[in-house]
Amino acid sequence: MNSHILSVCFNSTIGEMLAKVLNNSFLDANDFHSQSNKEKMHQGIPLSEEDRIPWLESLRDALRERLAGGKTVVLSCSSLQKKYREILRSSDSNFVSAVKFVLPDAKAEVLAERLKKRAEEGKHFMPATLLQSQIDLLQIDDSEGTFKVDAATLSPRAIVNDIKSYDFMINST
Ligand SMILES: Nc1ncnc2c1ncn2[C@@H]1O[C@H](COP(=O)(O)OP(=O)(O)OP(=O)(O)O)[C@@H](O)[C@H]1O
Ligand SMILES: O=C(O)[C@H](O)[C@@H](O)[C@H](O)[C@H](O)CO
Repeated sequence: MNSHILSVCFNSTIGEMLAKVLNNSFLDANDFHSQSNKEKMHQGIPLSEEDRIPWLESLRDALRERLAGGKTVVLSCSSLQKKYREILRSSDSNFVSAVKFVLPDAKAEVLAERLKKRAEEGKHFMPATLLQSQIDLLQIDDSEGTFKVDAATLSPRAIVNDIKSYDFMINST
């Protein structure tokens, strides 16, 4: 089995469920944020590039360690920009194929509704007001081969099944 990293942009619900189904370990990028990053987001201030880079580098190191140990990992991480994804990709010393990205895709209104509900339940440090700044940064480059899955209408279970049946899963297990 080739070890690989699956980075599920934008969604820890899906990432956690996928990791369970695949019997892999799961990392939530939010757990790697510094306290000051979390406080900043909690106050509704978008992170800057300077805030993000050390966070992404710590994720890269965590992925590298697991890859070196032959482990397959599911990571949920916003990884909004291609240059951020490149940092995660660099966890693979061959810099080519170990890190795969999945984008659970949904319109801003759908995401806003979900985040509003989540914020009302007090379950997360990030307020729904930051969503637009995240969407503004989101960069999808078709040449990267990111797997998009419909996250607007499908249930988390159906999304996980879709990801599982995708080609790169078949090739990498
Ligand atoms: N496919 C789905 N259908 C319905 N609700 C969903 C779906 N996926 C996620 N949700 C709900 O949307 C909310 C946001 O999801 P989640 O916390 O997984 O997002 P996230 O992208 O990891 O957020 P963040 O990056 O801010 O931590 C949660 O309340 C979750 O239950
Ligand atoms: O890059 C960023 O702006 C942040 O790190 C966010 O993406 C958070 O990790 C997450 O989405 C919070 O819930």
